[in-house]
Amino acid sequence: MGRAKITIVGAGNVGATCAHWCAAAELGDIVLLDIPAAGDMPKGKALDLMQSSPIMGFDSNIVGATDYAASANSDVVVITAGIPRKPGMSRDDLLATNAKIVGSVAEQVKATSPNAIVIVVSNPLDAMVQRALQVTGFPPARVFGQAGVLDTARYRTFLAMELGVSVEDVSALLMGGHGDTMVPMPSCTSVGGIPIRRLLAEDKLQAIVQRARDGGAEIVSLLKTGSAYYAPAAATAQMVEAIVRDKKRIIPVAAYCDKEYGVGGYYVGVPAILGAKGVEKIVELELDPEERKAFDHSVSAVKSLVATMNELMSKA
Ligand SMILES: NC(=O)c1ccc[n+]([C@@H]2O[C@H](COP(=O)([O-])OP(=O)(O)OC[C@H]3O[C@@H](n4cnc5c(N)ncnc54)[C@H](O)[C@@H]3O)[C@@H](O)[C@H]2O)c1
Ligand SMILES: O=C(O)C[C@H](O)C(=O)O
Repeated sequence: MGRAKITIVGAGNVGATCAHWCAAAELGDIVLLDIPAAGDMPKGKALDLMQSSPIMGFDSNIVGATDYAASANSDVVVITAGIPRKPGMSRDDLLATNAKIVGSVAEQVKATSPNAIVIVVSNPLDAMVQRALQVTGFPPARVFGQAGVLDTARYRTFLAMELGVSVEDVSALLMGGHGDTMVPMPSCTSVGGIPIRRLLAEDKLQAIVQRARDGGAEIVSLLKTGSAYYAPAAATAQMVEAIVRDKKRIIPVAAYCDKEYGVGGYYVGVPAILGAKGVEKIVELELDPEERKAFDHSVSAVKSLVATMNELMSKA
């Protein structure tokens, strides 16, 4: 791909911060898009970001818009449109509102950027990616979601904090849906090449696993007005980079799994190779019985959420 055109739909906390990380890494030219009711806000954020470029030394053109004409023929579209949760809410409580929003965004993306690779970020993530797939009709390799890079980053951060080591040396994997049932994988976690269970007692490891699962809620309870955005936006920018630079990274992606892992046509977090074509391969691991049970439990939570969404959408 030459100089990539990246549209970020939703110029709120996650969207604007994602534009920031993408611009700073010179991943391409960026269109920051929001609804007409947002007025000049996307233009203001885009211009502000542009004015940081001489200081930070990046050459990305960033424009704000409320009209999809500006985003026509994007190579990558990131969907962050939708409401975030507040304390006391689960991500699933956002289903009815965000399914409508993501559906309407997906219609516009289909009409204006028919060849784009679409990364969905809006919550509840796994159902929202399914909605984007249903509405765009794009091949599943071009429609997927960001969750696992973030959840794994949280898990890696907590491990590095506990061990007092560099986060760069903590390598890990987390699978399953982006909900309370997500599955951190100690069997695929190592620090400087050393399996985690050789470094950390089981009770400490399990406490970190649980903190990673609750990582989103922990930030919500601290912020009080919305949910996390720095780490989610950085995670999304890493996925954009893998695509526009054709990096072939193996990272956890909310990818469409049919035969893979026996999921049967739903989005769920799995390790995948991400490159210029989108999800180029889903990596199938043999899961140990405990991980398999946790993964299956997580997949059933995704399935029942999608069933609720389909019912809601059929009545809309
Ligand atoms: N997958 C993840 O890991 C992850 C992480 C963080 C947040 N999220 C989700 O991302 C979403 C956005 O979070 P946020 O903190 O940026 O919220 P926010 O309220 O700061 O921003 C959301 C933006 O979406 C815009 N919007 C609403 N409807 C739209 C439409 N139809 N078209 C275009 N834009 C529209 C709003 O005007 C607003 O500017 C939430 O659903 C949140 O739960 C997901
Ligand atoms: O927790 C949330 O609602 C936002 C996001 O999914 C997160 O994990 O930070």
